[in-house]
Amino acid sequence: MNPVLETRDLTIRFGGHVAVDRVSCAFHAGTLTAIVGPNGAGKTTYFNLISGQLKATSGSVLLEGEDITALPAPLRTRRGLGRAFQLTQLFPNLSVLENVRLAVQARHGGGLQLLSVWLDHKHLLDEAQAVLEAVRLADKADAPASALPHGDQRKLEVALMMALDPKVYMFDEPTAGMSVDEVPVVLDLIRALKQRRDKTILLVEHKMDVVRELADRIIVLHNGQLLADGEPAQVMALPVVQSAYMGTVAVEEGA
Ligand SMILES: Nc1ncnc2c1ncn2[C@@H]1O[C@H](COP(=O)(O)OP(=O)(O)OP(=O)(O)O)[C@@H](O)[C@H]1O
Repeated sequence: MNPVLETRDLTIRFGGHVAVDRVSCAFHAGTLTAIVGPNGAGKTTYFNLISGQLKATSGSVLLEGEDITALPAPLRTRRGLGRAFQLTQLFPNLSVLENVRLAVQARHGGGLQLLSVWLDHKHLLDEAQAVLEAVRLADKADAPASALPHGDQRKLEVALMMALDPKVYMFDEPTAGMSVDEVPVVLDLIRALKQRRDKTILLVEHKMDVVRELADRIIVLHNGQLLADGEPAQVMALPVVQSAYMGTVAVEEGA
């Protein structure tokens, strides 16, 4: 089976610091890959390179076999690369429902314009409402997006990604900052996405219990390099991974 997403020797340098260093990795549909590693390992930077928020120094990103390295982030989104929106990308004064409705509209090819012939289309609103129910935000549908507390903002990010229904879902610590009762909602959604078997899911996550439960595969980044890649039990058992992940023992060069 051809990979949905692939990075080849993907590299970014900030001045003298190589934050992502020749990372080659292929991701397949129906698989949830957790990306782990100590703080500063390059996980978020790797995500930013895949989604187009950062421009690679060298190497490439391929989506369904096509080189998308030169494409800006919005065009990557349009091709099916889903990265959680940041709130700065939303319409903060619009309601939660309207924001999700715009994402649904974008998926249907309407673009992200506010004024559109689709504006009153009931089925877009119904779809948006269904997504909000899935993330348990239906009761906040009419609130301005900017007025949501932190946990709800994170849920809205997930809602927007679901509304776009991309081929590749990229979750960067999706439950960070959530209260204990909010976390299961998001984990249930990721579990449901996994069960669909047609999505390629990438998850950056520090909580190892979450990784163990959800991941089909773990890749470990350390100092920007791919340190390990494989089945969760095997990867987690590697001494070099334990030391790197716990950050307690220096990893030897070339380990
Ligand atoms: N825009 C930037 N300019 C300079 N250095 C950067 C930039 N973005 C990231 N870095 C550096 O790249 C390295 C990797 O950072 P990154 O945030 O990707 O790590 P991470 O694995 O996601 O860490 P964490 O688990 O703490 O979120 C760090 O040393 C960071 O300081």
